[in-house]
Amino acid sequence: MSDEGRILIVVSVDAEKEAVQRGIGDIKNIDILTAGVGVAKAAAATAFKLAGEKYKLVINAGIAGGFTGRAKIGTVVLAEQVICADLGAESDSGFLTIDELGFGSGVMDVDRPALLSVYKALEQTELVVNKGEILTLSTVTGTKESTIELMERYPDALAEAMEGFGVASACALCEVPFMEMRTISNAIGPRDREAWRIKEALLSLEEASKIISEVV
Ligand SMILES: O=C(O)c1cccc(C(=O)CC[C@H]2O[C@@H](n3cnc4c(=O)[nH]cnc43)[C@H](O)[C@@H]2O)c1
Repeated sequence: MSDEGRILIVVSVDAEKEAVQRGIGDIKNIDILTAGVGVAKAAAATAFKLAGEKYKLVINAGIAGGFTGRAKIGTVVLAEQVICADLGAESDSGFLTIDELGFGSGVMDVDRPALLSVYKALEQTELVVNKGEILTLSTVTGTKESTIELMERYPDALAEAMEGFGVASACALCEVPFMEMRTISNAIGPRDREAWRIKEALLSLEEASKIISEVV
């Protein structure tokens, strides 16, 4: 990526903003936007920001749930694709995606050069980094049944969060390159808030954010 232009990092909550801020330090060409939780707030806040300012890249960053056996707590996941996994219709023969219904697509691509440059830089750190699909869901998965259903429907998905597809949609509309970077705070499965390792995930987010200004 060029040296010119600003980068926008979109997070959901203040704790994520503070972690990213600690990581990037006092860098002038990076803005952090706290958009709120969920796909609608993420899309609206990102689109509003992009309507008023020019950015060379938008990164949706934050914590996420990881699928067991695919993404461990404390590790970093970079999206190769972002999939809105609950956008569609239920049917007797299973979930029908918005693509299958013929109303557009629930799958968004990321900016490949930005993804690869962040991935290569993170590989040089102590952090464990993986790239793959990240699901966007409006409801945090919290039962064994829905976890199995999602893992079967998306065998290549590593993680789930609640905003990526919204940020990606705003970026597509405004023709700004997009990527998603998440650190894993919890295993996706039966709800157990006590088992969430938010501190560990925020520390990884801080570490991972250090490389952003160097590589993009
Ligand atoms: O309670 C806290 O101290 C705290 C600090 C930082 C962040 C949080 C959040 O709850 C952030 C919500 C945010 O996290 C994503 N997330 C994390 N795990 C999952 C998951 O298993 N499934 C879906 N989303 C997840 C999500 O993007 C939310 O916006 C709390």
